[in-house]
This record gives sequence, structure tokens and C-alpha cells, in this order.
Amino acid sequence: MPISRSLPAATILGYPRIGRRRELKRAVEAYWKGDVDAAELRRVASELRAGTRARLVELGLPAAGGAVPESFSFYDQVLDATLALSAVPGRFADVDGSGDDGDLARYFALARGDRDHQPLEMTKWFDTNYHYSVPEIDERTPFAANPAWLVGQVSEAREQGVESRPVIVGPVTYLLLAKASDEAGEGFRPIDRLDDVVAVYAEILRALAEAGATWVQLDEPALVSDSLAVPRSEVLALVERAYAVLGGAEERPSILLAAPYGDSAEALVRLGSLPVEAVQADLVRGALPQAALESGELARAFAGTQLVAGVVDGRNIWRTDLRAAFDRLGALQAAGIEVVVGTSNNLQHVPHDVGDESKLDARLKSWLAFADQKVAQVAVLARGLVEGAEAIEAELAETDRVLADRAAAPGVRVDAVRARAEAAGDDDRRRADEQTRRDAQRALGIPRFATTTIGSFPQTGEIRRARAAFTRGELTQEEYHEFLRAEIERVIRLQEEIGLDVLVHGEAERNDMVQYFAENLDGFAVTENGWVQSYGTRATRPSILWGDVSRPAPITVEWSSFAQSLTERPVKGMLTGPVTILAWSFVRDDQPLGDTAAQVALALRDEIDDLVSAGIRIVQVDEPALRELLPLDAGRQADYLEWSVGSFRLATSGAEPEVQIHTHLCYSEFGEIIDAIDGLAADVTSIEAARSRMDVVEPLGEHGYSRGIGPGVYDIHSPRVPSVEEQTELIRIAAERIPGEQLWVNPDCGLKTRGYEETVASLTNLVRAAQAVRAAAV
Ligand code: MET
Ligand SMILES: [Zn+2]
Repeated sequence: MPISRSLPAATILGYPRIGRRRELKRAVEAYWKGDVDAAELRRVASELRAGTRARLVELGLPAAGGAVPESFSFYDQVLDATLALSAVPGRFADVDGSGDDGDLARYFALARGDRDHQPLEMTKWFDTNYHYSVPEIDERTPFAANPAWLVGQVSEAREQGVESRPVIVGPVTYLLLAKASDEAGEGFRPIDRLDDVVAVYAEILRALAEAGATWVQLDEPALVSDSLAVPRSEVLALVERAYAVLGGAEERPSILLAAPYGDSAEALVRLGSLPVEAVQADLVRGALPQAALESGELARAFAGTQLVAGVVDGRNIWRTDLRAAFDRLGALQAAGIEVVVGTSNNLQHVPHDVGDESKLDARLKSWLAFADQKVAQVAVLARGLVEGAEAIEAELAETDRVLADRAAAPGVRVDAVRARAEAAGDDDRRRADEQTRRDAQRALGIPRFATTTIGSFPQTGEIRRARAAFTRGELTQEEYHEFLRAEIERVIRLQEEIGLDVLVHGEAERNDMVQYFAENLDGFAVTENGWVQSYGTRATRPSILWGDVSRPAPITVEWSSFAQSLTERPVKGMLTGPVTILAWSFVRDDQPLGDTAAQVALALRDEIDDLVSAGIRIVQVDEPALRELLPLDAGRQADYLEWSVGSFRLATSGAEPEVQIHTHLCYSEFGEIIDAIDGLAADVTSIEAARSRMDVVEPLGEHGYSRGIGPGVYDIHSPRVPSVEEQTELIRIAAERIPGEQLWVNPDCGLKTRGYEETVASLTNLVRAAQAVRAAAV
């Protein structure tokens, strides 16, 4: 057992690690290119870690006592755990991990693959837009403790005078996020290896204790999810089994068991009874078990255990209502629970610092809190807990003032926008019946196994340079638009040559499929440095949705109608759907998400109307994030599906029957949202399917899906060119379950990250594959 110690009153679960100017991205990518060596990469990483620790202490986390989390990662925290467990999948056995820099080389080989190895699959981390590298486990995966990196960071911190707290994904969550490797036997589940893995975690903890770590944080967000392979009650039982062992370990640091990203209320009494020293609960998404709090049961469970109350939201960028948060902390304290102030989750999902924004409106800025401001808020609340409310009354009053200012500011509530959204009823969310639409759309002359793409064509260096030059004022708007028209013309001619049936304009004018709309809608603001890691070295800059949303002017009409004017074939108008716009922005926290979605939907509805008036006959409304926003908590899913599907329908139902509405989703697990896909009622839906070899067609076939469907036959995540035979085979697999009249032939997703050479080759093969299947089917 550890020497009994307490966490100080303030902590956070983790801090952004990419660097405030994306220094890590630059260093890692330079290392990949061979421009810098491993030593230089390690030096940059170490400097970033030192900077983070110093900053956290400066912002008010105590340097002593384990308050400062050690949450750095070169690429991904789940991949870090894979390496810490030495759980390298058998298919990477030939990658040399020895030598001075072998560890880094092997790490990145797993992350990105190489000539001979497909990388680990990537998928979304809980309900966030962060992607982790999926572990591959089977009966023979050899587990062995490899704590070198973790230990190194502890020593590094100590030399800096900081007693930091290493952060590791916990064993239960790790295995529940893993998939069975291709070598695994029938029916094998990674979680079957729990005991083996826990034994290795115990060794890692011992190594950390020997290195002088006083605390370790184990993240177990599996505790809050109903979207995993095992039911939540079983997750809790597994956690109890694992932590009974870890807690009982001879030599270990004190353990903080964290349950971020959702509601752990039902589990909290049992978590408090585990042999760990602290438990974190997300009190933003989740609640406290009220009855157990009042009866004293919670306090009894937490006797001798600290409760890290995650009252500061780590998922959004708004200033916390400090007074409300302080009241909740006070209630816990009054119940006799030893409280530590914390964040709801790792701050990796928010940008570094509002102070880095020079162009944001000052008033808007005063309402915001990025990671640094959140840490400061945690510190203020902690001071209040220790010294009493009076000690922080000035900060509480200041927050009250700012929140009142935000509520009353112009643009936050726009009566006309609200009235319109409220007036929208069921009739505005319903199109003509399916048969009527099918008949009306025959005029489009679309063949069986129609070929199309998802929207974007390669974003070449030339396009990016032109956009940057325009932003800097070096190109006039006229010159820039001339450039874009030439680009569109090129893309249209190319598609005609390749022989695609339904064309796109290529989206060259868009920096990003959400930000582009955010920049053109009222109610949004965009940041300069608000980067958030999406995976590995990739980061996005989510827009801030702060006010009521409306469309001051048409957005895409100029480009789509220009493209259509160049060709006889139908060109798809291309919009991003309301759910995705919300999912990939920071949304307001002062009204239900569904209300915000309806406002965005109405703006898109007007856009569709204008597109159709300008001669566009097919409009695609992308909703790749539909699955991502699905709440982890099963009890909240029905409400979500209702408003999300409803907003898509509100956006698209103004279209007359002869207008063909497409949508696009890109995830491989569709099983749980097939009803939602059906509910969208799009005439055609394209979905990612190539990598899973058409897994999605089976549930769709069983569901009796009656509209158009385009399961992707070209995996756009890799530069590999799929052959005609390969794509033909995938179409055939789909055709076994879904009638040819309903099938579309398309890539998995947009082509913006691909190069032209591979794109042309792949699409040429795609068209040939469709022709082959058509010929065989007559
Ligand atoms: C992530 S989904 C992307 C859809 C978009 N229309 C594109 O082709 O890039
Ligand atoms: Zn996509």
C-alpha cells in the first residue's frame, strides 16, 4: 500500500500536448521526413513537457503532491498504453524496436504503418472528435511492462521541481477499446485478457513508485459508456475486479481512478469503496447520486478516499459559472467528503489559451475559457474550498458580471431567428413520399450502379497557396475567384473524362467543411490559434458558435451553379449538415443543442432553396458526425436521435420531389444508428465501407432499406490505388444484399487529402468496376 498522501485541492485530468503553436506537430512531422533526428524530437518533446508543467504551476496547481498531470503523448494516449504493455500486434513483429531510437521508430510504425504494414486502425475516442489507435489483442498477445517513457517523465519532472502525476488509460477501458486481432480465435474478446493486463499494470505502478511517483491517474471512461461491447453494469464489475488487484499491490503510487466524459452517478458509491486513494467524477455531463449524498452513503463510501469533482467543463470553451460550481463543491464538503476541484475530463479537447487570440471580439473573448483559463478557474475554486467563500468573492462576482453580459449581448438571442425556429413544425420536416420522389427523380436519368464521389477533390499545394495569398491580401477577391473557377472547370472536365455519372465541383474554396460554413453564417466566430488535436499530428480549429444562427447571404450557390453551367451531367450541390456543424464546433451551453441545430438547419434550408433556384438538381448534405454525437448514455440516445434527425429533415424537406437529396456518413459501425440513417430519409446515402469490406450492407439489407445507398468501394485513407477487380468484388458483395437500382458506386469519403495521380487512377478503376457490374447484371 502507498504511504497515505492527499492530492492538493486543485487538479486537472490532462492538458493539451500539441503545443500552443503546434510545436509537436512540426517536430514529429520533421522527424518523419528525416529533417530532424530522434534526439531533436525528444528534445522538443521534453521542452514542451517542461513548459506545460511550469505553466500549470504558474496558473495555480501546486508543484508538490501530484496535482500536475503528466499527460504528454507523442501521438496518442491509447497507443502509449499499447507500448507500455508491450502489446505490439503480431503483424508488427518484424519491426525492429531495438537500438537507441527503436522505441520511437516502432511507435510511429504502429501509428502510421509503413510500406509493409497497415497502421493500427483509428477510431473516435468516446463521443469526442479525437481519434485513437485501436489496440489489436488476441490470446497470444504478449504483455510485459515497458514503463520507460512514463518513468522518464517522472524523473524529468522531479528535476524541474514538480511532483507530477503520470496518466495512463486504465486496463478495463484499454481492453474494451481494443479489437480482437485477425489471429484471434472465434469468440475471443480482448477483455478476456483482463487478468494478464492488470498484472502488467501492477508492474508498471511498481516501477513508477520506485521512480518516485506519488500519484498515478488511471482513466476509465468505459465506466460512463453504453456503447461498448459489454453492458455498463459489467464494466463496473470489471473495474472492481481490476482495482481490487491494483489497489492491493505491494508497492505503488496513490491511485486516482478517473471516470470522465459522462455520468458515473450510479457507480459512484461502489467506486468510492475501491482500494484507491481518489476517484474523479465528471459533474458536467454527469450528476451526483443525490439520494446517496443525502443519506450519507456516499460519504461513507468515500471515507479515506478523495473525490475529484469535475465541475469545470473540459469539452467546451465557455467560462465556468463559478458560483454554481462552488455551490456543488460546498454540498459535497458539507456531506463530509474530502473534495478536490477538477475538470470533467482531460483538457486535450480545448485550445491552449484565449490570450493567444488577437482578432476575436473583446466582448466575446471575455466569455471564453480555453485550457489555461480553465486551470485558473479550478485554482480559484480550490482556494475557495480551502480558505472559504469570502476569499474568492471577487472572482465569483466578476464571473456573475461576465455571464450576465453574455446573456444580454446583441446576437446571442435574435428574436426573428427564434420565432422562425419555433414556428417550424412536423410538416416542415417531411418531404413527399418516397414513391413520388422516385418517380419525379427519373428525369435525372441516373443509371443503375451510378458513379459519383463524395465532394472534395485533392486540395493541392496550389489551392492552399492561393487561399493563403487571398487571406493575406496578396490576391484580390476577383483574382482568387478566377483561380477557383479555373480549378472547378478542371475538376469538371476531369470527371467527365473519367466517366463519372454525377459530378461535384470539388470544394476547392473550402478550408474545412465546417469552418467554411461557420465563416459564412452569423452567430459563429473563428479563432486564430484555437487548435485541438484530432489525431496524431492533425489538429482542427473548431469555430465558436456563440449566438443565434442565420445566413446573411447565399454561401455555395456561386460555385455550384458555375460548375453546373459547364456540363450536361448533374452536379451535386454540397453542404455540411447541422449535426456535423455542431459536432465540429464549440457549441453554446446556454440552450439545448437541438434548438441550435434547428437554427442551423433553417439556414441550410434557405441555401438548398437557392441552389435549386440556380439550377442544381441534386444536393448532398453531409452528416459524418451523426454517429459521433450519439450520447454514450443509452438513456439520452432517443432524444438525441430525434433532434438530430429532425434537424437534417428540417434542412432538406423544403426540396421539391424532383430534387434528389443525398447524405454522406463516414464511420464503419452503423449497426446502432441504422434507424437514424433511415430516419434522415435522404434519397441517397453514401457511407464508408471499403475498409470493413462492406460490413454495413448486411444490417442495411436486413433492415429492408429502400432508398439509394452508396457503400464506399475505394478506401481514401491510403494512397493505395484499388484495382478494378477489387472494387468490382466489393460492388458484388453489396449487390448480394441490396438491389442494383438502389446501389451507388463511390469512394468512402472525400478526396481532399489524396494526390491527383492516385485519385485519377482509383476513380478510373471505380468507373470500370461499375461498368463491369452493370454489364454482368443485364
Ligand atoms: C468527412 S466527410 C467529408 C465530406 C465532404 N463532402 C468531402 O468530400 O470532403
Ligand atoms: Zn466522409
